Amino acid sequence: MLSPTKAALDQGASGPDAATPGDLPPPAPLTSEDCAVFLDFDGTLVEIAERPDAVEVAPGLAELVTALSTRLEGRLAIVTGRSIAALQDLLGPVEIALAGSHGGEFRPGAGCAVEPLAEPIPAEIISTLERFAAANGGLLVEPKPYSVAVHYRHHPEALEALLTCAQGLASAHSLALKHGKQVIELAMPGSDKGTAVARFMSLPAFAGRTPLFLGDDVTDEDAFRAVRGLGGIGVLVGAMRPTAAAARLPDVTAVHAWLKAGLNPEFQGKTQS
Ligand SMILES: O=P(O)(O)OC[C@H]1O[C@H](O[C@H]2O[C@H](CO)[C@@H](O)[C@H](O)[C@H]2O)[C@H](O)[C@@H](O)[C@@H]1O
Repeated sequence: MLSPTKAALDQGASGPDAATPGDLPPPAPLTSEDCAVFLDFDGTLVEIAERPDAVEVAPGLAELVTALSTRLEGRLAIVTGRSIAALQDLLGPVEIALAGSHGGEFRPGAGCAVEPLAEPIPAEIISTLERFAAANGGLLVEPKPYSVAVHYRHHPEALEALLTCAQGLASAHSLALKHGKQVIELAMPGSDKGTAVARFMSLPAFAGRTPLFLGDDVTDEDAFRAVRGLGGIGVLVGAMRPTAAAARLPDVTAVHAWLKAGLNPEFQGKTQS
């Protein structure tokens, strides 16, 4: 039975605006009886890389999340800012629940069709950002069905102008602006990782369980707040910062170890990371 401590929940309740964040305890060991698990991808299941297509997926990762999903009777989902297609290009065609494009696309479970939860991003937004990128040193533009990302990791000098451009587009087209790790994203309004988690938790397979969300980026804070509101806990992956999470794991390696421990004894020793 998963039992986050009251102290952990109280610490998480200080929220992302806490002046003195302190630190957070690790999450309780994962057991199958009571919980539902939501996993961010970049920075949580795989290390951050120089480019979106340069991430290294650990051997056995797809099998690990699939086995854990089976153990949890389907109550496990990857909730990513990437498109579902891009995620599956990297991870393989995993048969689990998925949400992509920051909640803009949703697959309720293995074998289900992907449901759009947002309107497609207008083509003119993408072409405006592509023109901006070309005129500012060749920033990397990553179009997705319901959002578009502009990566400035290799052109930090362009950030200020990029923000001005993106804020203008966001305000003119009523888009949500997200500032993740070395990336500015514009997304169709109404969907984020928090709404994706809430939608999963309304499904019969998930309802009434204790949700845990593991994520590293500020774009995961919507999900941390959502799980807290549902009596669950967010797990911040990486260095401590102001957050709505109630527990913390230091890095991707620790996430893999925590997931594998949740499969004991069936899976121990069968994956590498
Ligand atoms: O929600 P996530 O699964 O964490 O996805 C968030 C964004 O991740 C990707 O960008 C990030 O990872 C890249 C590869 O490590 C890195 O180069 C980039 O700087 C990061 O921002 C992805 O490309 C985006 O589409 C996702 O929204």
